Amino acid sequence: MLFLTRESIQSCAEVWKDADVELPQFDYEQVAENTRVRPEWVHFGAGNIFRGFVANAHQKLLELGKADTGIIAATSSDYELIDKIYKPHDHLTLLVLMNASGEFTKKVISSITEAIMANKNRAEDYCRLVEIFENPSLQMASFTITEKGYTLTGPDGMYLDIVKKDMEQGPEQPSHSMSVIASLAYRRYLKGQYPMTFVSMDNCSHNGDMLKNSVITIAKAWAAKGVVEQGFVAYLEDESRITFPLSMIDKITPRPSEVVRNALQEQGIGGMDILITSRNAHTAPFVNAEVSEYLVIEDKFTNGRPLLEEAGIIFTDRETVNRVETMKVTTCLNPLHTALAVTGCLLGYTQISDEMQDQTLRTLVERIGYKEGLPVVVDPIILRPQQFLDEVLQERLANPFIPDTPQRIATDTSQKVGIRYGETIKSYVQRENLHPAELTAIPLAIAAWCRYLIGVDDEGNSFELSPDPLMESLQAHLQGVTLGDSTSNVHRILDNEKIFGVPLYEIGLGSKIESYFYEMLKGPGAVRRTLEKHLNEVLG
Ligand SMILES: NC(=O)c1ccc[n+]([C@@H]2O[C@H](COP(=O)([O-])OP(=O)(O)OC[C@H]3O[C@@H](n4cnc5c(N)ncnc54)[C@H](O)[C@@H]3O)[C@@H](O)[C@H]2O)c1
Ligand SMILES: O=P(O)(O)OC[C@@H](O)[C@@H](O)[C@H](O)[C@H](O)CO
Repeated sequence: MLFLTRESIQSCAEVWKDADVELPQFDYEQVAENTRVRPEWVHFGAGNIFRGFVANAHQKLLELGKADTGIIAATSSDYELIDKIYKPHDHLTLLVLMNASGEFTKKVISSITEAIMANKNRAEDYCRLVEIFENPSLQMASFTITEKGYTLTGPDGMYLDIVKKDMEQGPEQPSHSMSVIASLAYRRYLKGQYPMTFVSMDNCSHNGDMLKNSVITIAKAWAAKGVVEQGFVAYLEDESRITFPLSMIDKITPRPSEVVRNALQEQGIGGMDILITSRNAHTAPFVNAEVSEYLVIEDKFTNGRPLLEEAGIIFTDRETVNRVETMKVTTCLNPLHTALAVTGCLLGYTQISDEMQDQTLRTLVERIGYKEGLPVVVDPIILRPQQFLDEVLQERLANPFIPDTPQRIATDTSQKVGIRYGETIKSYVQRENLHPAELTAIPLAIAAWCRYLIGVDDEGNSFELSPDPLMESLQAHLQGVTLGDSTSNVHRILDNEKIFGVPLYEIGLGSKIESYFYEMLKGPGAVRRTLEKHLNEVLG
């Protein structure tokens, strides 16, 4: 049985090839040494999308001879990911791509040369990270740390306790990921005010701006306390030295699946067990993903950048990235995903492609995409919205070989509903020819999320909710609510503009969503009946 290590891919190269695994084609030892001396790229959030997409793109450059340093993977929150997955496999990943005919393409990703805990309690790792940030060679830090990784405030708009503590304690003891970044940037500032670029690759609207705001907020708090030099904030705001480009990343990268693990085992590749860490990361020595992928980045780098265009990554101007990102995150993919996530959990689904066989759910997401989203999308030209949406609905979501689950996508929904629906709703408020009252599918999806929060499915059985940083406060508003109830504090959730990005009641949507919610609460089967009834009404 093969076990993924550097020694194995060298000494058993032919056996790996016989198992149809593509092996890396570059001088790893030289690249690792170059990276040690001359680090250029650190990535925070060493999870599945990073390993399955970003690290693969960089490997293509290494193989083309267009890059000669690797990526340093860092995580501030999950020791187990590094200790139990990265280290035993020498930072290698087995990438498994599934096409629509069910064939696997397997490839070993070897472009990650170091894996570091970005945490002061891991002194040796942290020293290395500081050394990297103090090195003039560093070009960029990129991020896939999930939407909540950037958030400094809670639902009440007040700073989280961890953030307050970080602001109080200064750059020496950072805990929140944004304070860790601010602290590392301060070391770079002190060492020589060297330029570099911070690239968020998370699914947040205007992700670069969000990262910039959070890091600068921390820096300003430290400057106000006098614990950092005054010039530090100016350094972060000086676009000739530090930039925070926007980006849009797209590749459906599900949690590792047992079906894939078993298939690998049958093909003679062992040691591929799936680990769910105590921080709820679902991880394995392999990453399973779809074939389609798009990464579009605002070309605004101050200290050089890898030639990722050679690996299919698109670099363009800010406005174009903004349009592509708005198209994907707020209209053509992620809103559909969130709707399938919450309705899927309520209707007992465990695979997204199965939901696409359900006529009601298919109609729901087609309506969100084609009828409610498309009219407000500004065409980015480099990717055409109609074509993109067709591919999402007809090929990507429907691909039965992509083991994606509504339960994965339902994670952290409170952090995402504002971005995924709020932006479209805003457009309906702002445009003269549109009115929020015309929306049906988006309000149904929001009502389904509120109904989901009760933790009882459409048959009346309780189910496990996916983790969400606001779960406790959200559920407090629905405490004791059971099927058949016609009153609750659901309006307190819907009234929270921090969650939805829009004042739902003021614009006339709050009551509509509330009424859908109570219809869905009427009893067993009511979720499906409510969806069918209102979707049939709009279909005429
Ligand atoms: N998986 C996908 O299909 C996909 C596609 C496009 C974009 N993305 C973006 O990438 C993000 C990560 O997706 P993934 O599939 O890699 O998830 P993952 O769970 O495999 O990895 C997430 C990483 O983020 C870190 N993290 C989690 N919470 C954090 C916090 N509060 N602060 C700092 N780090 C934190 C974890 O330690 C882990 O390394 C998504 O939230 C999304 O914004 C994912
Ligand atoms: O990763 P999240 O939590 O922002 O959202 C879950 C999915 O919608 C997302 O991961 C998609 O798979 C991805 O955005 C496709 O590119």
